[in-house]
Amino acid sequence: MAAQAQHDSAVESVHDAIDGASRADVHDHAHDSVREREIGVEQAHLDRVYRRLEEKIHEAEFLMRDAARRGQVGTPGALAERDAQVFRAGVHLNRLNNEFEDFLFGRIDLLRGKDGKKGPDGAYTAVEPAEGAVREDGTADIAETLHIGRIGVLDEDYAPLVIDWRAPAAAPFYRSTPVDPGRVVRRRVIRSKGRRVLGVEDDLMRPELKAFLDGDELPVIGDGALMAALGRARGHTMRDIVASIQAEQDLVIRAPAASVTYVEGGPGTGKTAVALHRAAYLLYQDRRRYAGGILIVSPTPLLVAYTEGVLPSLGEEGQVAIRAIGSLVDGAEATVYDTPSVARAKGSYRMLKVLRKAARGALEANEPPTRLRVVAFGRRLELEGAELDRIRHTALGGTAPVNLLRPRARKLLLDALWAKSGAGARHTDPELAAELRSSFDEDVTAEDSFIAFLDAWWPELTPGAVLAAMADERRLGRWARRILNPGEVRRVARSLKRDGHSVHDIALLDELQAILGTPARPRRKRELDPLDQLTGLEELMPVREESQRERAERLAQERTEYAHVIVDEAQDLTPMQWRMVGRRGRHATWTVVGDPAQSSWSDPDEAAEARDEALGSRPRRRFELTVNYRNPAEIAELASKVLALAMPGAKAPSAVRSTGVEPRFAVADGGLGHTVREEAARLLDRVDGTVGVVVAMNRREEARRWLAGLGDRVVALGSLEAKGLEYDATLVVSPAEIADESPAGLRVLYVALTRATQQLTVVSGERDQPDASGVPDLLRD
Ligand SMILES: Nc1ncnc2c1ncn2[C@@H]1O[C@H](COP(=O)(O)OP(=O)(O)OP(=O)(O)O)[C@@H](O)[C@H]1O
Repeated sequence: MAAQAQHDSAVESVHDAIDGASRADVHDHAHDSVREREIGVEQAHLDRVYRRLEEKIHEAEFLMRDAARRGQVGTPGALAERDAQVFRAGVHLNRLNNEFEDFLFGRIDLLRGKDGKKGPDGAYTAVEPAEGAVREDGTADIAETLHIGRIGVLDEDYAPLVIDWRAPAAAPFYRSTPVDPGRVVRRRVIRSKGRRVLGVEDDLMRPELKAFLDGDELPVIGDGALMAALGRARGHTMRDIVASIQAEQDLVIRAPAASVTYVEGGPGTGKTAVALHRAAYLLYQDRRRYAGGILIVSPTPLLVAYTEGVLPSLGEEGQVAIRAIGSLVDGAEATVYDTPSVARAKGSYRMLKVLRKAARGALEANEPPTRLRVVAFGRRLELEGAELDRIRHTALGGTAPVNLLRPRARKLLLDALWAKSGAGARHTDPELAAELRSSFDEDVTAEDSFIAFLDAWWPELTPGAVLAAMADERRLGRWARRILNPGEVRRVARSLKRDGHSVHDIALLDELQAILGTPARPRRKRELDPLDQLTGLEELMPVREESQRERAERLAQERTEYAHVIVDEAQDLTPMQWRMVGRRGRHATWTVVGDPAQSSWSDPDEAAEARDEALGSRPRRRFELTVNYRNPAEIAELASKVLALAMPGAKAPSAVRSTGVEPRFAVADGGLGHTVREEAARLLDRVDGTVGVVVAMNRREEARRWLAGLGDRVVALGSLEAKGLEYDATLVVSPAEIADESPAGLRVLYVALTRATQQLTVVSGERDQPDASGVPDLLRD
């Protein structure tokens, strides 16, 4: 009930915002000159901001030159402060010149607040208007105007010229709605390019008020920014949404980072966008804490590429790693997809047992030697078959990772040889016996035959080698007895024979790394530091601590754990993938976003169990996003028919806009390829941006050939690759084929049908049993 109420109110507030803007539109007709004037007002402000930044840059440059001239004077603190200032100014200039087209993007005009306190960003902190801020006759004065941008800029008196979008004072820009406006009277989105303001769009939060700014009535321009943003054509990369983040999204972005922030929402509700903006917000809010790094786990390399530009556009890059689930393990990159049945076996918890057996079994995979012969103390000593097996068995009785058990095995071999030599029995003096034993060990271990034996009998295993050993069906059958059925063994073994790793193999490699362990390597000798020699420090401090910089570099290279982990499309992670991701955030806080209705994993209960294990007992804060910003109502309605089949009872998010264009149905009478090409060309004519053609996974190559020569605005995708992406128009090819691909096929089809921002065409083949209007069986009422 509560969730329903929350949902209704979020939809209402978006619609109210839209209505408010259209009401504002009435004022706006034939007021082009007002628009021009308002653009001029914002241009003047932007000019001031740039002038201020230039001043800061000059200051910084002066400081830099000055510092160079004077050499190392001043206290270390002052020098550090100077460096920091030079650095900050440089970063700002660089960003302004190179990256931010719309550096300044928002403005709010506020009523007088309840108290007069100013926050650290120079703005008043009150959220609610003071009593009497609105006069009895319904008029009011604007008491404060704040400009919002990608970074904050203060004027020479420390008054805010631009507030960073992540600062608390900027929150009303996102949170205010006509239902709950707080102090905000007008919210303005400013569109600019370089140093030029191109346009403004206003939303009126208190349309009932007659508000004055410096004695003049507050003008309101345009149709509202959200609709303008949603209607724009899509390119090959996602844009940030800083200028139009909605209230329910803002709550997630700014949620305190304690423990786990858990977000569910249907297609197009902005989960990916929110996840990215949250990363930027967390860094802004506590940069020191997140110096440990933020990891964003994305389902596919395509989605990584699509979203990669968003964080730099928000001014963040270095601390955030966006990685596809198939490239989380360094040095391994998944290039192929497994068939659904193989993926299902590899992703399931059952695989854990198989891997544990395989890791131990792989020690013997390459026909290890069956006899150890050494000469020690002038005698020939031998260990054979049963003795060696017993030693291996005892060594493997330990719980440590297999590679770390090697020293134990080595010790057991030496014990056995020592016993055989009978030398221990000849000396009763324990000190003498110990000495003798140690020289015995030295003798034996220096022998080439012993070293060669140990390497062959207990080789140091790599995850890749174990996985390769599992490609042998007979062997895998042994290791997977009573865990996988014979059909699964055959298919998994066959899949491992192929070149290149699959997406699901990556989680197995990571698990194997944990099972095998990495033996300690002797530390590389540090190169001598001339300064140490000069001062003789080397002698005083034989074990030199790493410098802070060295440590930072080493951690960056070795980083496998993060301070915050964000999982996008979390519904798709298999249990084995949850284990892999969990290992990277053992001490982290988490943001997990997903939609169960879009899950391509066949056993959601098993995945939920694995997720809970990865997240541990950390408390969770749950959020729900309820408004679909991507699909027009016409497409959302068609998709909801599949949702009803895929997850009966699940509620689809409400679409915020409609285009009046109904989905189109085409039947492939003259060959699938021909119809797909024709329909794709038709869509290319109708939209300015991208067209995505979604086919069943095994038709990907074929579809690429069908579309050859149509240009780079159109792309062919397998159903699983469409995750998270969006296109101006989508062509879904044979819903039945996609639905029949796997046990989760209907949910995958739901994903395919929800990718379009403007137009959707569905092409049916025979299997789809289209009716007279071409509507396939699965999409009929
Ligand atoms: N507040 C907003 N202002 C403007 N555009 C928005 C807003 N919220 C979301 N969008 C846009 O809506 C589209 C869908 O967003 P996003 O891909 O983040 O949704 P999602 O919930 O991850 O979808 P899916 O589950 O289907 O992958 C994107 O183009 C995004 O930019």
